[in-house]
Amino acid sequence: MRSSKDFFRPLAVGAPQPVTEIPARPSRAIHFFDPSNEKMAAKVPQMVGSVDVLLGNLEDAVKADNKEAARAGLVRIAKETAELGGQSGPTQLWTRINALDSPWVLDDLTTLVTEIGDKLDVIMVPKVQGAEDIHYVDRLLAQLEARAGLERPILVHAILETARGVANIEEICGASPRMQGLSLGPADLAADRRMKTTRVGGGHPGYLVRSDPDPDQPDAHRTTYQQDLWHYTIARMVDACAMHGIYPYYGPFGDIADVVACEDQFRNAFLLGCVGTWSLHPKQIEIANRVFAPSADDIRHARRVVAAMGDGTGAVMLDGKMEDDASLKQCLVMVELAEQLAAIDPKLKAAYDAVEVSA
Ligand SMILES: CC(C)(COP(=O)(O)OP(=O)(O)OC[C@H]1O[C@@H](n2cnc3c(N)ncnc32)[C@H](O)[C@@H]1OP(=O)(O)O)[C@@H](O)C(=O)NCCC(=O)NCCSC(=O)C[C@](C)(O)C(=O)O
Ligand SMILES: [Mg+2]
Repeated sequence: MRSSKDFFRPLAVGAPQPVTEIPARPSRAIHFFDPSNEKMAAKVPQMVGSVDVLLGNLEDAVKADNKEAARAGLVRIAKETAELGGQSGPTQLWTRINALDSPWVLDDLTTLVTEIGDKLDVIMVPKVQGAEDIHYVDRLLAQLEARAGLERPILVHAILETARGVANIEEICGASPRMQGLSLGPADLAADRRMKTTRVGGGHPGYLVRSDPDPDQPDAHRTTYQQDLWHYTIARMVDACAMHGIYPYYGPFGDIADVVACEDQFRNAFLLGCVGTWSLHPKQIEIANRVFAPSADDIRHARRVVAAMGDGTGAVMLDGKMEDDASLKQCLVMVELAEQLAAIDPKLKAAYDAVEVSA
């Protein structure tokens, strides 16, 4: 492990200075597209501005025969779409590279950093097992950034897709100043854990608790409540990310047709502390944008608490409830998020501006 004195030194001569803080850029939806799929790729330029992150996926869901076409397609789209990626554009550009043990990943990294490194905001690394995977990518990126003459470091995002990755979650989050965040990879993780599910994210009707039997009517219907299979993992991700000043994300919800359950799963993640999720199909973008932004009612309440708390200390009563320093801090999380989102989303800005705060 590097000493704290070395942690923020570049890992290659000429590489950009690592960042000491990960910027809180809105990333409600990370929208996946396959750059080798012509129909999908054609839609990407017109999506800029309507989604926080566009991610050119090179890994799973891209056919082995199309890996090189996907890489080349991503380079072309990044070069041709002026407003996409980089620090000031309305939509960030991310990629998911192939797994570190695959035959494609070395060319993914060398090509992308050399050709479009100035546009790429974040590189998502799949199937991260431990800090050693992040260290490998960290050094290689520094060498490539130096060669490409980049002025800012590309950030790294890890997908949790193995039991070992989950067990090593804290060391992964703290492995490099480049670490931007974590996503849940529920399909690979379920397989690696030998869970008995066959879905990509979401719940399962068999994972439930049942109310006790009524002793007077033992055969009467007993209510069941479906439980969240992913609660434990998401909660670990939220804590590990918060501890390291980086950002947790839900991940994919594969039942594209079930927009209701998708929204529920996204909202659970939002309430627990995630900042965003993945979108696999255009119709999931609207769901994510809605769920991962505080509602006008949330903001009304938060602003009332801020106003009522004055200098931020002590306790007050609002609508029969006690508010104090700690509830104020929660409200400030909401208010700050609303300000960040309002800066990039005119509709949200109008909705938040219209909120009137009564005493
Ligand atoms: C689900 C699929 C097959 C349905 O694709 P479809 O063509 O059947 O859908 P559609 O409703 O008929 O599509 C309507 C239109 O939208 C387009 N379209 C459709 N999707 C997109 C898109 N994403 N971006 C932009 N455009 C899109 C599509 O091309 C079509 O265009 P058209 O009107 O001109 O004919 C398709 O949406 C898709 O391939 N999405 C991306 C899937 C993906 O990236 N999977 C990997 C991430 S999940 C994962 O890897 C797991 C993980 C983390 O590793 C782990 O848990 O372990
Ligand atoms: Mg996977």
